Amino acid sequence: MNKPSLPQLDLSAFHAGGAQRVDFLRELKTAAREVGFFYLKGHGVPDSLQQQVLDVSRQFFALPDAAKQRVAMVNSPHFRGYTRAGGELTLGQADWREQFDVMRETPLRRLHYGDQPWLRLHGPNQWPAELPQMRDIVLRWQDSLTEVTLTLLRAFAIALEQAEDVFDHTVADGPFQHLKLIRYPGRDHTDSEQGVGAHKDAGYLTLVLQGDQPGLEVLLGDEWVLATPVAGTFVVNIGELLELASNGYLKATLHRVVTPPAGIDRLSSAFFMAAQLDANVPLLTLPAHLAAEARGPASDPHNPLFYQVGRNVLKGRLRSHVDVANAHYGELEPAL
Ligand SMILES: O=C(O)CCC(=O)C(=O)O
Ligand SMILES: [Fe+2]
Repeated sequence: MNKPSLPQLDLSAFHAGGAQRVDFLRELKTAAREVGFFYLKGHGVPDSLQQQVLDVSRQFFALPDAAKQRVAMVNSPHFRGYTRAGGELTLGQADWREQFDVMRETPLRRLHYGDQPWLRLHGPNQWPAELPQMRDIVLRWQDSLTEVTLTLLRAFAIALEQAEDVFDHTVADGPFQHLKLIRYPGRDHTDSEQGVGAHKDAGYLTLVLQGDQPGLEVLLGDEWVLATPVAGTFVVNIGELLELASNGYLKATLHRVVTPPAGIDRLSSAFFMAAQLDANVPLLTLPAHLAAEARGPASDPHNPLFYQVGRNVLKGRLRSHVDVANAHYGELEPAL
Protein backbone atom coordinates (compact mmCIF):
# COMPACT_ATOMS: atom_id res chain seq x y z
CA MET A 1 0.00 0.00 0.00
CA ASN A 2 1.21 3.53 -0.76
CA LYS A 3 2.11 5.69 2.20
CA PRO A 4 -0.43 8.48 2.63
CA SER A 5 1.00 11.88 1.74
CA LEU A 6 -0.13 15.48 1.79
CA PRO A 7 -1.93 17.08 -1.16
CA GLN A 8 -0.20 19.78 -3.20
CA LEU A 9 -1.99 22.93 -4.46
CA ASP A 10 -0.91 25.64 -6.87
CA LEU A 11 -1.99 29.15 -5.87
CA SER A 12 -1.35 30.47 -9.38
CA ALA A 13 -4.42 28.46 -10.47
CA PHE A 14 -6.56 30.62 -8.15
CA HIS A 15 -5.20 33.78 -9.78
CA ALA A 16 -5.61 32.31 -13.28
CA GLY A 17 -9.40 32.33 -12.90
CA GLY A 18 -11.91 30.30 -14.94
CA ALA A 19 -11.89 26.52 -14.72
CA GLN A 20 -8.46 26.50 -13.07
CA ARG A 21 -9.79 28.59 -10.21
CA VAL A 22 -12.83 26.35 -9.80
CA ASP A 23 -10.58 23.27 -9.62
CA PHE A 24 -8.27 25.00 -7.16
CA LEU A 25 -11.16 25.89 -4.84
CA ARG A 26 -12.49 22.34 -4.92
CA GLU A 27 -9.07 20.90 -4.09
CA LEU A 28 -8.56 23.49 -1.35
CA LYS A 29 -11.82 22.60 0.33
CA THR A 30 -11.11 18.86 0.21
CA ALA A 31 -7.53 19.22 1.43
CA ALA A 32 -8.50 21.52 4.29
CA ARG A 33 -11.43 19.39 5.33
CA GLU A 34 -9.95 15.91 5.05
CA VAL A 35 -6.29 16.49 5.86
CA GLY A 36 -5.95 20.00 7.31
CA PHE A 37 -2.49 20.21 5.69
CA PHE A 38 -1.19 20.75 2.15
CA TYR A 39 1.87 21.89 0.21
CA LEU A 40 1.45 25.21 -1.61
CA LYS A 41 3.37 26.14 -4.73
CA GLY A 42 2.78 29.02 -7.15
CA HIS A 43 2.61 31.41 -4.17
CA GLY A 44 4.76 34.12 -5.75
CA VAL A 45 7.24 34.55 -2.87
CA PRO A 46 10.64 34.68 -4.59
CA ASP A 47 13.13 31.83 -4.02
CA SER A 48 15.76 34.48 -3.33
CA LEU A 49 13.83 35.76 -0.29
CA GLN A 50 13.32 32.21 0.99
CA GLN A 51 17.07 31.64 0.71
CA GLN A 52 17.87 34.95 2.44
CA VAL A 53 15.64 33.96 5.34
CA LEU A 54 17.31 30.56 5.75
CA ASP A 55 20.76 32.21 5.47
CA VAL A 56 20.06 34.88 8.06
CA SER A 57 18.55 32.24 10.38
CA ARG A 58 21.66 30.14 10.07
CA GLN A 59 23.79 33.23 10.88
CA PHE A 60 21.62 34.17 13.84
CA PHE A 61 21.67 30.72 15.45
CA ALA A 62 25.47 30.57 14.96
CA LEU A 63 25.97 33.75 17.06
CA PRO A 64 27.61 33.28 20.47
CA ASP A 65 25.11 32.47 23.20
CA ALA A 66 25.72 35.85 24.88
CA ALA A 67 24.57 37.67 21.70
CA LYS A 68 21.41 35.54 21.48
CA GLN A 69 20.70 36.13 25.18
CA ARG A 70 20.87 39.91 24.64
CA VAL A 71 17.67 39.54 22.59
CA ALA A 72 16.12 36.87 24.86
CA MET A 73 12.32 36.74 24.82
CA VAL A 74 12.19 37.05 28.59
CA ASN A 75 13.19 40.73 28.13
CA SER A 76 10.03 41.35 26.14
CA PRO A 77 6.47 41.60 27.51
CA HIS A 78 5.45 41.31 23.84
CA PHE A 79 6.81 37.75 23.45
CA ARG A 80 9.45 38.72 20.88
CA GLY A 81 13.00 37.43 20.65
CA TYR A 82 15.18 34.40 21.31
CA THR A 83 14.24 31.23 23.19
CA ARG A 84 16.97 28.65 23.84
CA ALA A 85 16.34 24.92 23.24
CA GLY A 86 14.28 23.52 26.11
CA GLY A 87 12.92 26.98 26.97
CA GLU A 88 9.45 26.47 25.48
CA LEU A 89 6.77 24.03 26.54
CA THR A 90 4.12 22.09 24.61
CA LEU A 91 1.58 20.47 26.93
CA GLY A 92 4.02 20.99 29.79
CA GLN A 93 6.95 19.20 28.07
CA ALA A 94 10.11 21.02 26.87
CA ASP A 95 10.54 21.44 23.12
CA TRP A 96 14.04 20.80 21.86
CA ARG A 97 14.43 23.72 19.47
CA GLU A 98 15.88 27.21 19.59
CA GLN A 99 13.88 29.99 18.01
CA PHE A 100 13.53 33.66 17.29
CA ASP A 101 10.02 35.14 17.42
CA VAL A 102 8.86 38.23 15.57
CA MET A 103 5.43 39.84 15.32
CA ARG A 104 4.06 42.98 13.76
CA GLU A 105 6.57 45.80 14.41
CA THR A 106 4.67 48.48 16.35
CA PRO A 107 5.81 51.21 18.73
CA LEU A 108 5.55 50.70 22.46
CA ARG A 109 2.07 51.70 23.73
CA ARG A 110 1.26 53.37 26.96
CA LEU A 111 -1.20 51.10 28.76
CA HIS A 112 -3.70 52.09 31.41
CA TYR A 113 -4.97 50.36 34.50
CA GLY A 114 -7.83 48.07 33.55
CA ASP A 115 -6.77 47.70 29.88
CA GLN A 116 -7.17 44.23 28.39
CA PRO A 117 -3.99 42.26 29.21
CA TRP A 118 -3.58 41.11 25.59
CA LEU A 119 -2.92 44.73 24.54
CA ARG A 120 0.59 44.07 25.87
CA LEU A 121 1.14 41.71 22.92
CA HIS A 122 1.53 44.84 20.75
CA GLY A 123 4.97 46.42 20.68
CA PRO A 124 8.42 46.42 19.10
CA ASN A 125 10.51 43.39 18.10
CA GLN A 126 14.04 42.82 19.36
CA TRP A 127 16.86 42.64 16.79
CA PRO A 128 20.48 41.49 17.22
CA ALA A 129 23.00 44.32 16.72
CA GLU A 130 25.40 41.75 15.15
CA LEU A 131 23.15 41.21 12.08
CA PRO A 132 21.98 44.64 10.88
CA GLN A 133 20.41 43.16 7.71
CA MET A 134 18.15 40.80 9.65
CA ARG A 135 15.33 43.26 10.42
CA ASP A 136 14.68 44.16 6.79
CA ILE A 137 14.83 40.55 5.51
CA VAL A 138 12.59 39.16 8.24
CA LEU A 139 9.99 41.94 8.06
CA ARG A 140 9.81 41.62 4.24
CA TRP A 141 9.36 37.88 4.74
CA GLN A 142 6.59 38.43 7.29
CA ASP A 143 4.81 40.85 4.93
CA SER A 144 5.07 38.45 1.95
CA LEU A 145 3.66 35.56 3.97
CA THR A 146 0.85 37.79 5.21
CA GLU A 147 -0.14 38.55 1.60
CA VAL A 148 -0.21 34.85 0.71
CA THR A 149 -2.24 34.05 3.82
CA LEU A 150 -4.77 36.82 3.16
CA THR A 151 -5.21 35.47 -0.39
CA LEU A 152 -5.79 31.97 1.00
CA LEU A 153 -8.32 33.32 3.49
CA ARG A 154 -10.31 34.86 0.63
CA ALA A 155 -10.06 31.58 -1.27
CA PHE A 156 -11.43 29.73 1.76
CA ALA A 157 -14.31 32.21 1.99
CA ILE A 158 -15.27 31.45 -1.63
CA ALA A 159 -14.75 27.70 -1.20
CA LEU A 160 -17.17 27.79 1.76
CA GLU A 161 -19.71 29.66 -0.41
CA GLN A 162 -19.38 32.89 1.58
CA ALA A 163 -18.85 36.44 0.38
CA GLU A 164 -15.20 36.74 -0.63
CA ASP A 165 -14.70 39.49 1.98
CA VAL A 166 -16.40 37.65 4.87
CA PHE A 167 -13.21 37.61 6.99
CA ASP A 168 -12.10 41.12 6.02
CA HIS A 169 -13.47 42.94 9.06
CA THR A 170 -11.41 40.62 11.28
CA VAL A 171 -8.13 41.61 9.63
CA ALA A 172 -8.86 45.14 8.35
CA ASP A 173 -6.76 46.86 11.03
CA GLY A 174 -3.89 44.45 10.37
CA PRO A 175 -4.10 40.71 11.11
CA PHE A 176 -2.16 39.30 14.05
CA GLN A 177 1.21 38.25 12.61
CA HIS A 178 3.57 35.86 14.36
CA LEU A 179 6.72 34.57 12.71
CA LYS A 180 9.28 32.13 14.04
CA LEU A 181 12.76 31.29 12.79
CA ILE A 182 13.53 27.85 14.21
CA ARG A 183 16.51 25.52 14.57
CA TYR A 184 16.17 21.92 15.77
CA PRO A 185 19.53 20.56 17.03
CA GLY A 186 20.34 16.90 16.32
CA ARG A 187 20.23 13.85 18.60
CA ASP A 188 23.85 14.40 19.64
CA HIS A 189 22.62 17.42 21.66
CA THR A 190 19.61 15.91 23.38
CA ASP A 191 18.03 12.65 24.49
CA SER A 192 14.62 14.06 23.64
CA GLU A 193 12.67 13.06 20.56
CA GLN A 194 10.49 16.17 20.97
CA GLY A 195 11.55 18.94 18.57
CA VAL A 196 8.08 20.29 19.17
CA GLY A 197 5.37 18.20 20.82
CA ALA A 198 2.06 17.30 19.16
CA HIS A 199 -0.15 20.38 18.90
CA LYS A 200 -2.63 22.30 16.76
CA ASP A 201 -1.88 25.87 15.71
CA ALA A 202 -4.04 28.61 17.20
CA GLY A 203 -4.51 31.11 14.34
CA TYR A 204 -6.40 31.12 11.06
CA LEU A 205 -3.63 29.56 8.96
CA THR A 206 0.05 28.63 9.26
CA LEU A 207 2.68 28.63 6.50
CA VAL A 208 5.89 26.67 7.12
CA LEU A 209 9.08 26.97 5.10
CA GLN A 210 11.26 23.92 5.62
CA GLY A 211 15.00 23.88 4.92
CA ASP A 212 16.25 20.66 3.35
CA GLN A 213 15.93 18.46 6.45
CA PRO A 214 12.72 16.52 7.22
CA GLY A 215 11.15 16.27 10.68
CA LEU A 216 7.62 17.72 10.48
CA GLU A 217 5.00 14.99 10.94
CA VAL A 218 1.23 15.20 10.58
CA LEU A 219 -1.30 12.90 12.27
CA LEU A 220 -3.53 11.33 9.60
CA GLY A 221 -5.93 8.82 11.12
CA ASP A 222 -3.69 7.07 13.62
CA GLU A 223 -0.50 7.40 11.56
CA TRP A 224 2.21 10.07 11.77
CA VAL A 225 3.00 11.06 8.16
CA LEU A 226 6.25 12.84 7.33
CA ALA A 227 5.84 16.15 5.48
CA THR A 228 9.01 15.65 3.42
CA PRO A 229 10.46 19.05 2.41
CA VAL A 230 9.47 19.97 -1.15
CA ALA A 231 11.64 22.79 -2.55
CA GLY A 232 9.80 26.00 -3.37
CA THR A 233 6.64 25.06 -1.44
CA PHE A 234 5.20 26.06 1.90
CA VAL A 235 3.43 23.58 4.11
CA VAL A 236 0.06 25.16 4.93
CA ASN A 237 -2.14 24.08 7.80
CA ILE A 238 -5.50 25.07 9.19
CA GLY A 239 -5.48 26.67 12.64
CA GLU A 240 -8.09 26.52 15.37
CA LEU A 241 -9.60 29.91 14.45
CA LEU A 242 -10.58 28.66 11.00
CA GLU A 243 -11.87 25.42 12.50
CA LEU A 244 -14.00 27.47 14.93
CA ALA A 245 -15.21 29.89 12.23
CA SER A 246 -16.35 26.99 10.05
CA ASN A 247 -17.92 25.12 12.99
CA GLY A 248 -15.46 22.31 12.43
CA TYR A 249 -16.06 21.94 8.68
CA LEU A 250 -12.35 22.73 8.20
CA LYS A 251 -9.92 20.77 10.29
CA ALA A 252 -7.03 21.85 12.55
CA THR A 253 -4.77 18.78 12.53
CA LEU A 254 -2.27 17.63 15.16
CA HIS A 255 1.37 17.81 14.10
CA ARG A 256 4.82 17.61 15.70
CA VAL A 257 8.51 17.82 14.84
CA VAL A 258 10.87 14.96 15.63
CA THR A 259 14.47 15.70 16.64
CA PRO A 260 16.89 15.21 13.68
CA PRO A 261 19.52 12.44 13.77
CA ALA A 262 22.92 13.05 15.39
CA GLY A 263 25.14 15.46 13.49
CA ILE A 264 22.23 17.07 11.62
CA ASP A 265 20.18 20.13 12.48
CA ARG A 266 16.97 21.31 10.87
CA LEU A 267 15.95 24.88 10.01
CA SER A 268 12.39 26.02 9.44
CA SER A 269 10.34 29.17 9.58
CA ALA A 270 6.70 29.11 10.67
CA PHE A 271 4.28 31.99 10.11
CA PHE A 272 1.03 32.03 12.07
CA MET A 273 -1.66 34.48 11.08
CA ALA A 274 -4.73 35.17 13.20
CA ALA A 275 -7.47 37.77 13.16
CA GLN A 276 -6.65 41.11 14.75
CA LEU A 277 -6.49 40.91 18.53
CA ASP A 278 -9.63 42.98 19.23
CA ALA A 279 -11.78 40.79 16.93
CA ASN A 280 -14.09 37.95 17.84
CA VAL A 281 -13.95 34.78 15.77
CA PRO A 282 -16.60 35.16 13.07
CA LEU A 283 -19.05 32.28 12.96
CA LEU A 284 -19.88 31.62 9.32
CA THR A 285 -23.37 30.68 8.25
CA LEU A 286 -22.68 27.72 6.01
CA PRO A 287 -25.11 26.66 3.29
CA ALA A 288 -27.19 23.65 4.36
CA HIS A 289 -25.19 21.06 2.38
CA LEU A 290 -21.93 22.17 4.04
CA ALA A 291 -23.49 22.76 7.48
CA ALA A 292 -24.72 19.17 7.42
CA GLU A 293 -21.09 18.03 7.23
CA ALA A 294 -19.69 20.42 9.87
CA ARG A 295 -18.49 18.33 12.80
CA GLY A 296 -18.39 21.15 15.37
CA PRO A 297 -14.95 22.26 16.53
CA ALA A 298 -12.93 19.60 18.36
CA SER A 299 -12.96 20.36 22.06
CA ASP A 300 -10.05 19.66 24.35
CA PRO A 301 -10.63 20.08 28.10
CA HIS A 302 -6.92 20.94 28.53
CA ASN A 303 -7.11 23.75 26.01
CA PRO A 304 -10.27 25.86 26.24
CA LEU A 305 -10.74 28.04 23.17
CA PHE A 306 -11.86 31.64 23.53
CA TYR A 307 -13.80 33.40 20.81
CA GLN A 308 -12.12 36.68 21.68
CA VAL A 309 -8.92 36.54 19.62
CA GLY A 310 -6.58 38.52 21.91
CA ARG A 311 -7.52 36.40 24.88
CA ASN A 312 -6.95 33.20 22.94
CA VAL A 313 -3.56 34.32 21.59
CA LEU A 314 -2.35 35.49 25.01
CA LYS A 315 -3.45 32.22 26.61
CA GLY A 316 -1.30 30.28 24.13
CA ARG A 317 1.73 32.51 24.63
CA LEU A 318 1.54 32.35 28.44
CA ARG A 319 1.38 28.56 28.37
CA SER A 320 4.30 28.20 25.97
CA HIS A 321 6.60 30.78 27.58
CA VAL A 322 6.34 30.41 31.34
CA ASP A 323 9.44 32.59 31.93
CA VAL A 324 7.85 35.54 30.08
CA ALA A 325 4.56 34.92 31.91
CA ASN A 326 6.32 35.04 35.30
CA ALA A 327 8.43 38.07 34.41
CA HIS A 328 5.67 40.23 32.89
CA TYR A 329 2.23 38.76 33.58
CA GLY A 330 2.65 37.45 37.13
CA GLU A 331 -0.51 39.17 38.37
CA LEU A 332 -2.82 37.47 35.84
CA GLU A 333 -5.09 34.66 36.84
CA PRO A 334 -3.52 31.35 35.71
CA ALA A 335 -6.92 30.52 34.19
CA LEU A 336 -6.45 33.04 31.38
O1 LIG B 1 9.18 23.55 12.32
C1 LIG B 1 8.21 23.09 11.70
O2 LIG B 1 8.33 22.47 10.65
C2 LIG B 1 6.80 23.27 12.24
C3 LIG B 1 6.74 23.97 13.57
C4 LIG B 1 5.37 24.05 14.15
O3 LIG B 1 4.50 23.26 13.91
C5 LIG B 1 5.04 25.18 15.04
O4 LIG B 1 5.97 25.92 15.45
O5 LIG B 1 3.84 25.37 15.35
FE1 LIG C 1 2.53 24.04 14.52
